[in-house]
Amino acid sequence: MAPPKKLFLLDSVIISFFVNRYASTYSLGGSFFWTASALYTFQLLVLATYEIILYPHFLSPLRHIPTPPGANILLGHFPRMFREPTGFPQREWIESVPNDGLIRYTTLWNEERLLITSPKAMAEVLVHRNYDFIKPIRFREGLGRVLGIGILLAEGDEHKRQRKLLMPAFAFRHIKDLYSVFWAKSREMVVGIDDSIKKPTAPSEKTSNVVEFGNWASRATLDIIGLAGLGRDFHALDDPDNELNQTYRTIFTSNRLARIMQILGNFIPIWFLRLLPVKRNEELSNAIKLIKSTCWDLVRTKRQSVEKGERTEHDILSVALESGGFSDEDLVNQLMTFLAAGHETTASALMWAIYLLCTNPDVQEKLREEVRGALPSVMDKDAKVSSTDIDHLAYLNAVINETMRVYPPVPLTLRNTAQDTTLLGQFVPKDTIIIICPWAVNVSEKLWGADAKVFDPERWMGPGKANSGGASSNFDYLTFLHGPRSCIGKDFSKAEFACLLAAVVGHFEMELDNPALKLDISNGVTAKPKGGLLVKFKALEGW
Ligand code: HEM
Repeated sequence: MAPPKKLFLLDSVIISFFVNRYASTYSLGGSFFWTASALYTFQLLVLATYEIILYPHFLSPLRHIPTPPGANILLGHFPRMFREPTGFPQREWIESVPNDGLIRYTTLWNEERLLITSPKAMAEVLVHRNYDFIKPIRFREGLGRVLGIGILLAEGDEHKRQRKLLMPAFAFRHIKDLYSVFWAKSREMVVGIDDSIKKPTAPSEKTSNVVEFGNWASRATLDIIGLAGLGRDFHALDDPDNELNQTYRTIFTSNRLARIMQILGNFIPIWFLRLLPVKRNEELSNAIKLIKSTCWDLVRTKRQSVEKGERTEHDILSVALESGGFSDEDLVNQLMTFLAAGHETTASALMWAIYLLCTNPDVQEKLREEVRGALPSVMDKDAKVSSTDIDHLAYLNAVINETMRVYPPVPLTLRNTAQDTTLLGQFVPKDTIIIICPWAVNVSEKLWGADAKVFDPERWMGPGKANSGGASSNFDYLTFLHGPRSCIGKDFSKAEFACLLAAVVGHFEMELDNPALKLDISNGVTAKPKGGLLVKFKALEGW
């Protein structure tokens, strides 16, 4: 382990003091300051040479693990990772670098990363020894401000405690009662899109049937997590400029400056970065203020109604509050987590589904037939849709599983080794960053066969395939991860996704506004079409 830089400063000061006092001929220009500075700089240079050149190239115990070609001698594979969307290089390496479950690559200044590629390695990290592989501290410091320090960032026994208290809110017996909310909001979204393509929004505007679908998806999922998760309707679907929705879009849309700040965070203390007078810092601190005050308001209102003895609902907030295990501040943090984790992820899944249906019109047609044949029209205000109605739609479920296989909304996540450990028998030192990459594993040809990258919902059809897609292990599909830290909202999100998609595809025929446009993918925490998704909508009669 490298000595702390503070120690260098201290020994430079002490040595310089004695040199100036007792051996001044060796002092730089007779100055205490210059002697100390030179000593400090020299030690930093030695350290940098060790960390950037000697250790990764000649000493690291990980150096013999298969490594992709093309690394820069100082910057490792970083230039490629900076150019391409998150998960893209890993998606290529998992095929091109022969490996037995581990691939090593390096990022800026040759810092090592270990990409896990085999089900056995995934089982070790995610299930058998999951608390040995913790979330990196940078995650907590960076994302914690927006996501809240709640269940997503808790570790060890504290994580177990929080998960146990929150699980009842996500039990299927409870989720099944939320389908009516999911369907009502799906209806609201379809009616809203229908109105927007019929009526121009301003007198000067021509009617257009081209809609930026990402904004609708985001507003619908925000309303759903608000109503079904936290007991409040944010009415984002009523208002394209809804402040909370815009706030989350700002946070989760990564621009060049945001990426540069993210990278700088690897070298410069985060507290210092936050002081820089750049627009991104201002945007983030305004966003966090609004999100926090919304969450405080939700907690206070709910606490008051509990104290008045009013009947509480079974939304996540009520369950968490009634558990008695969280202070108001903890609850605010949990709400921040649920709002962020449960909103943009499902919205991005829905965007990908619409993109894939536009580029695969035969799948769109087949799905529409199934939906129209089994569900009441989304335009029928009084129609009820139950969990059984939705869960019995085999093709709908195949389409959503396949969409999230090919384009998992969370492309990549990180762990950090809490102590020296082993992985597949390989020694891995403390503080090594482990990369779990659904974007790569979900379409690995080794795991899924030669057609792994092809979008084909049929692979989820047929006996025994509805839950596996024909894959031989659970760990071939990492969209929600697995084990004690898997997504707690998986059933919630799959149910809302199914309702939203069924309602849209049942009512509209869709095609891309510009099919020739090359798909660009945003480089944020969630992967989605960059700049939104422009789709031509045509309302179809009869449903
Ligand atoms: C398609 C939609 C979704 C996807 C793809 C998704 C994916 C994920 C992934 C990959 C993780 C693990 C992150 C990590 O540990 O590094 C996670 C965790 C989590 N998700 Fe989701 N998620 C989705 C929807 C939701 C929803 C709707 C909610 C809430 C209602 C939610 C709440 C959470 C929470 C609280 C965690 C942390 C669990 C823990 O650490 O115990 N997610 N999600």
